[in-house]
Amino acid sequence: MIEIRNLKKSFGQLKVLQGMDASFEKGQVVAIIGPNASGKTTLIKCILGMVLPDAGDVLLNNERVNGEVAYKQHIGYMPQIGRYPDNMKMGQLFEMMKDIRVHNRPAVLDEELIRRFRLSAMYQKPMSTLSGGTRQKVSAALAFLFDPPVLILDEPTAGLDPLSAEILKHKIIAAREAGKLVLITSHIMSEIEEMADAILYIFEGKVKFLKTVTDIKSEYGDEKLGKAIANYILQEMNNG
Ligand SMILES: Nc1ncnc2c1ncn2[C@@H]1O[C@H](COP(=O)(O)OP(=O)(O)OP(=O)(O)O)[C@@H](O)[C@H]1O
Repeated sequence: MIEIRNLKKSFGQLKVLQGMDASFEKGQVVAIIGPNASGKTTLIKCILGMVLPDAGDVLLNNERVNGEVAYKQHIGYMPQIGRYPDNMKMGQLFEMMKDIRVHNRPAVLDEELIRRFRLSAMYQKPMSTLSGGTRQKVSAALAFLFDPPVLILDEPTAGLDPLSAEILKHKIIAAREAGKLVLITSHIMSEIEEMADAILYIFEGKVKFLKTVTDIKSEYGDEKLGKAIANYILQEMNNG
């Protein structure tokens, strides 16, 4: 469904993506993991066309989408930190997003997260006055709003209270069941274990592996995903 081929991106002297290849099929939750500053968000932004790669291709359903605009309507994106116009009220933001989309193409709306997070009770609040967690809820609700076949969620549960995190995890699993492709980044192994079918591990600008959770556990000898990945990293350090 989504494929990246030989993706490269530098910021000045800093080589962040150094030739990455991977492909992701629908009906999967894939967790992108790696150390801080290893390039997870940069990879996501290249897939979204928000960062232009220096080399390589991004393909959606076998078609190159580098730099195009139209394919973005197939992807719901939840950024790590959502930035919204300060003076706009939350209700206005949702209405504006719906207007833009419906104007372009009739859309199926999925307002489940607006309901479950009880966001409409806060529609009169200016975006600048919202708490960090509430902002996250708005970002999540917007990502799912147009029922896209692909969701890209950058640390989706960071800053959410436990109940809200459960609601979002449930939504992510339901999206997978509905045949969508979900790419998430997270540093919380227990959470990845609950949701992910496969792990893309990136390190120093390269894809170290893209494997199913089941294979990782059996290959790296632990029932717990976090320990299995730690075993892999230690093994690599000893080999290197
Ligand atoms: N626009 C930019 N200009 C310059 N450097 C950038 C830019 N965007 C990212 N970087 C750098 O690229 C590297 C990778 O950043 P990125 O945000 O992709 O990491 P990450 O793996 O998502 O990190 P984290 O786990 O901390 O969220 C970092 O060193 C970052 O400072």
